[in-house]
Amino acid sequence: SKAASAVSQDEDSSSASSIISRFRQYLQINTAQPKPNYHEAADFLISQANSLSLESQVLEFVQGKPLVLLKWPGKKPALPSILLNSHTDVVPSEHHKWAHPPFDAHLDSATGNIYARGSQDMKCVGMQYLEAIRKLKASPSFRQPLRTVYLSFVPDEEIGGHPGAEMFAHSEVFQKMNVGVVLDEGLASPDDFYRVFYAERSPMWLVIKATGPPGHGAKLYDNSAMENLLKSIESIRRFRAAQFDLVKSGSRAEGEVISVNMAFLKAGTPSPTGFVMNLQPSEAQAGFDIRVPPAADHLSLEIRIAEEWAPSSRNMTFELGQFKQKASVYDKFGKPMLTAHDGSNPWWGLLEEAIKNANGKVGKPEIFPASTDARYFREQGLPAIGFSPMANTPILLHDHNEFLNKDEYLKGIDAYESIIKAFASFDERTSDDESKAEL
Ligand SMILES: CSCC[C@H](NC=O)C(=O)O
Ligand SMILES: [Zn+2]
Ligand SMILES: [Zn+2]
Repeated sequence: SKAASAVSQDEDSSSASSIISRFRQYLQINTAQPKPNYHEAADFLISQANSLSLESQVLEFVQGKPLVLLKWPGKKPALPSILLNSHTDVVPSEHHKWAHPPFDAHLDSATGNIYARGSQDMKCVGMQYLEAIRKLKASPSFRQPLRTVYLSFVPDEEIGGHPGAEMFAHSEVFQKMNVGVVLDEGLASPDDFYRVFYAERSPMWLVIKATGPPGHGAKLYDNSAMENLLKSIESIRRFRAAQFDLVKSGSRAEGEVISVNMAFLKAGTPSPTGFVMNLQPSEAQAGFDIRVPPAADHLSLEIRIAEEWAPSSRNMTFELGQFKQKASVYDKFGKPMLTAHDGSNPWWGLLEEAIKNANGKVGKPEIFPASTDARYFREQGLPAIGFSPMANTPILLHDHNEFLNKDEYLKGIDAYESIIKAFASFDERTSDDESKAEL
């Protein structure tokens, strides 16, 4: 059959060097926001799918934003399926600040490091899924899964995921896939324990604005816009330091505190040489990226914002932007969006065991500090696990000189081979499946 010939012991396509070269090819496609080259990425992914005899379709919930959906049919298609998700877009880079251009996917011959935007976040994962499937298809002891395995390559995660994972998770296509568990991205870890995530913090983007009377730059007076704003900034910084201290002292994990970081400051009157210096501005604003853990008291944070950070008594107003607790606290059944990571969720145990079988070590389950598309799947009530197999790797997502070592990348493929095999062979109905069947 076509399937058999495509995956016949093809020495060439299964060699480490061809695996690395396919990874670099995907990295070389410039899918940086705000103008990602999605069609080139989609064409590449479909050519990979064809070489693996996977079924493929392109969904375009929004014109120009293709989502590539691949399918490896299982022998028992009635069992809930496995979804392997990854996003195709990457964040922008300041090219001149990189040692190697971010879309060259330069392979350093001395260290084996591959430098590219997306090497950690998260083109590695998308390609590793495919490479793991290539290995499973070539392995005489496996060949075909019991459960159907889907791969989704989604657009626009880095800008909120609406035309990608969000619309996908709400679609009829998705419903028909009868997904039972989702894998999505995690983070690199500098030590040799892989990190695994069962939930994430919810994003809150806050802009505070101060107003006050303008005046001569030489005059000392109360209640200027700058003074009003600075008082808030001081208060926010104290809160930030207290939260950060909890992490520094080791009493809380990164994902268990509220983070607050200033994203912009805007004030002053521009002049041809910079800014007018002897005029105190009548308006000033600052923007903050805030991340709130699922267990935090959201109401008291909102009260703190209204009363301490932007009090109307100090002529201040505030706006909570686009991402204010959006789809991030409760799922559609009203349950907190936390994927069970105990005996009640068989997928969790299967994942840990599969990683160990591939000679990997697994860390303590964590809350993802930022946002991922996993929240849209958890919102549907599905278990979703965040995992990117990168141990002994500095955390460089969204940073300059993002890289992944080629040997670490290859080890990650072994981890996925083991996980996909375990998930796709899992023949029992989970308690979730049973409750679905009862409905
Ligand atoms: C909140 S939508 C933006 C999503 C983005 N995800 C990864 O970095 C993040 O800032 O967490
Ligand atoms: Zn990502
Ligand atoms: Zn990212």
